[in-house]
Amino acid sequence: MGSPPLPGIPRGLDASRRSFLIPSHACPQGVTDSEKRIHNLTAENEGLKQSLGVAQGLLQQLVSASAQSPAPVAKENEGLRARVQQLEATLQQKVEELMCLEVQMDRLQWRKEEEVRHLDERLRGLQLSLEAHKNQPPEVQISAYEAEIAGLQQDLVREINQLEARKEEAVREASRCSEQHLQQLREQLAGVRQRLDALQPLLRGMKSDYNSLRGQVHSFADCYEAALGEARRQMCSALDEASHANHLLQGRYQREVLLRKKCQEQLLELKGNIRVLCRLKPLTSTDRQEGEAGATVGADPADDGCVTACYKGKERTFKVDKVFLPQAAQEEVFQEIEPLVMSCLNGYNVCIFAYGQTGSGKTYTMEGVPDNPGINQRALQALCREMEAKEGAWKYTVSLSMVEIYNEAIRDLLAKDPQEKLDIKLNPDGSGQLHVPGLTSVEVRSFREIKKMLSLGKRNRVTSSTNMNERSSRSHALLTVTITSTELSSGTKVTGKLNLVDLAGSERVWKSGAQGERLKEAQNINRSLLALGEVIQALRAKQAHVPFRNSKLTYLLQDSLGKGSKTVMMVQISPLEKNVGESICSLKFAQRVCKVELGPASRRIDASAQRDV
Ligand SMILES: Nc1ncnc2c1ncn2[C@@H]1O[C@H](COP(=O)(O)OP(=O)(O)OP(=O)(O)O)[C@@H](O)[C@H]1O
Repeated sequence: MGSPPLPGIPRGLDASRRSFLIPSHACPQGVTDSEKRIHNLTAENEGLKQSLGVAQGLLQQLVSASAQSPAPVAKENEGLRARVQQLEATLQQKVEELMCLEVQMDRLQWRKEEEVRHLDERLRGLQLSLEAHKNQPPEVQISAYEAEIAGLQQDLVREINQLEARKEEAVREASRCSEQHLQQLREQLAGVRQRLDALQPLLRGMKSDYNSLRGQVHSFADCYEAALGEARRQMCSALDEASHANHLLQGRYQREVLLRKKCQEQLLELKGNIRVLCRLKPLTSTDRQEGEAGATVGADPADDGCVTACYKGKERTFKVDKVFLPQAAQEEVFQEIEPLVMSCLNGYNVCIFAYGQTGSGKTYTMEGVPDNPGINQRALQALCREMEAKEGAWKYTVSLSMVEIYNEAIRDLLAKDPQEKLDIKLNPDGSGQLHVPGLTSVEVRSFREIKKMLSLGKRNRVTSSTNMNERSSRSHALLTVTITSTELSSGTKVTGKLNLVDLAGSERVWKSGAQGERLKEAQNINRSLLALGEVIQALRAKQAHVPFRNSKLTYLLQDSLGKGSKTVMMVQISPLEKNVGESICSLKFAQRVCKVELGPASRRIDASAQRDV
């Protein structure tokens, strides 16, 4: 009872402590000592209950205050709460015991009262008998009464003593129990207090930690905001600088592109206008499945204009303008010829043809595959883009025709009846130009329309198989795009023609094992390719007469192969060892063409338009 008050919670506990000290004079007058003690114990018990209630309340506060505390304190609190619950249970048990004692005492009281009543009755009976014995001599009567009363008094005293002894015993027992219980409660309360005392500084420490952490978080957020702002500012200025630099670079790049185009044009003018490119086909998965060995033909890594082929143990070297390695992409190939293609818009006639044996990749280079188009589509797309870009300053008319030369007969691939054979005639307008009467020439306005026409032409193309390549194309396919460009400011009109030719296989006929109709096809193909070679020879030799009319192919290509035109020949080379003989033939042809100088190309300017200007 002499322990100091719990810091922070003195009032509740003091009140409870005061209630333990209820003085004995607070008991009603005339009660026995035992009753007084019971009364005091009950009061003390009540006081303890109250203090326990207060302690619980405080504990509750502490629990809620330390709700955000870390785990160890929460655990400690949990322990304390369990302890208090345990104390409550013990207290409850003791209260029940006390109640039992009270019931016992009530029962004793009742018995005592019964005894008294019984004695009163007996006294009354005796008084009655005394009345009845009044007639007896008074001395006898008195002594008899006295003896009886003395006996009764003794009985009564004995009985009262017994009851007193029992009561004393019960009270002693109750008091002993209560003392023990009280002692336990005091000890437990002291333990709780100690724990609370120990928890207080911990809680205070945690609070100050929490506050300092909060402060740190606030200051960190400020620092972070400031750093972020600074970083943003730096990034913005770096971006501005980069975009400015980018702008400058773009300008320079545009100038360089123009310069490059101009240089290429000049280079072509200087070199003559025939370029021979060579594309080495990669080994396809089919070739690998068939166990074909490759790499009989290769390129010189130090010189991109040099092809080497090993044949019968001898290595031969061929010179061309450029070699595309097997891994070259379609776009890379197109980029090389793009300036030539674009010169169509300036009134130049351009012819690009793919030459090589069956299966060497001619169709792949010209048409390409659906997800990787070749020169034809890329060229038309680039032209469309350029025309769109120049819209407003120039007006363009684009027409498209597609023919196939099969067995020296020209067929219109865009006609309703593609089987009809057409002929080549001189234009009756006296311009000296050739034309094919009846040939469908479709005016197209968009790349979408062009693509539609290309797929129609492809469908109509005659293909048949040989024993060398199932998909072998046995005809020459010629796609001609005629573009008339009118400069709106001056009215100058120029017409350029782009011929894109996928030649039939160049292999020597005896090797294909053809017979009958196939033999005739192969002979015609060889004849027209031979004629192409002769035309090129004549051009190289600057002969007055160039035999364009020796085949339908050369006749048709006359204006694209002759003087003032730009020509690209893409020689396709198979990598397979079994094809090395054909590869050497193709490379010889390429070398022959490469030596031809066509002289500076010339623009075709519409004379009447010039007159108008
Ligand atoms: N550079 C390449 N990259 C990937 N595959 C190619 C390449 N060149 C050709 N091929 C493939 O090789 C096969 C034969 O090519 P392609 O049909 O183009 O030969 P071709 O010379 O046109 O034959 P033909 O004379 O019969 O028309 C095709 O499956 C084609 O896709």
